[in-house]
Amino acid sequence: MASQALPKIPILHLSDDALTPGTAFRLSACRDVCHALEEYGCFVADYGNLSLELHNQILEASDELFRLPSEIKMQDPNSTEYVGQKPQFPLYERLGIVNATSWDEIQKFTNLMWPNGNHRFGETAHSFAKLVAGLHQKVTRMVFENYGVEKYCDSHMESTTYRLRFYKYNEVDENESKIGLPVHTDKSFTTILHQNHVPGLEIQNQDGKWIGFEPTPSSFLFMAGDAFMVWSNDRIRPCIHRVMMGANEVRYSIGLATHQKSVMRVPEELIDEEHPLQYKPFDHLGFLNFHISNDYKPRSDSLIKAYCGV
Ligand SMILES: O=C(O)CCC(=O)C(=O)O
Ligand SMILES: [Fe+2]
Repeated sequence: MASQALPKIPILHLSDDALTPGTAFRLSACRDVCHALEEYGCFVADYGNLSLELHNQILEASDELFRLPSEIKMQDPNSTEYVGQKPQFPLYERLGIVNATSWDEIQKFTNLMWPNGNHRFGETAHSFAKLVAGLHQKVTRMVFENYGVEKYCDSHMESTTYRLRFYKYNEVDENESKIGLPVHTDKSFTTILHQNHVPGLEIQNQDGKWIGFEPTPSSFLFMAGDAFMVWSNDRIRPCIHRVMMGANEVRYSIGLATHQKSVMRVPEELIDEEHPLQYKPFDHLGFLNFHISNDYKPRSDSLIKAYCGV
């Protein structure tokens, strides 16, 4: 009897040494990146530029952060994006640093959490944010190249902001709900996730099947958010995902989400008969506020159309 292969998230090898400009390997990697984003809204980036040392350090930093007393973690949710103890998903806790590629912003966050300072945390968070921002830039450039619109890439990068987010999911006991985070798409342009060994993150393919992300110390899940769909005029689909906790262990995940500061337009090269213009000029930060004023509806396919659809 023919065995049916289980669906898998595409895995792409994106270490620096493999992607020399102009090589056939790079060209095919650019196509693979776009194909995965069009089909799945995501792919697994195997990225050897992340050392095992930094992988361990960022997980230790996460553990140290979430061990802080609740009153410290909860003190300024507007600036730290703190979310926790939500009745709908009680296992989940999050803290974030807006503009995390800036050392000043990292220091501000670190000093808020540790008034006596914590240089090691700051150094680790900054190194990790810069490394993952590099991965974002590399992949975004590959997508722009593949669609023949690389001339817009530099201005896109100049308008990009980076939020570093730390997530913790408590272990489940038998009586608890296993939902770590309900089904949603991200409101970002891209989100890149890296995590410890505890599984739980799942993405939905176009057949509606759930596929688990299998973490390793050098792998990242690169996901398109709603804003990438807008920019690509519906070529790229935002990744539908959720977190389901099954293991009796704590799951730590660290994400870098990108947003655009300036108003974003669909490149004219991406508008044709097959792809008529779907979106008006898009104010990303305005969309985040619109999302908040709509009670954080988790699936925003229709929300984004309501916000900026033509
Ligand atoms: O836990 C994760 O890895 C993903 C978290 C997530 O999807 C989110 O906060 O939007
Ligand atoms: Fe998400």
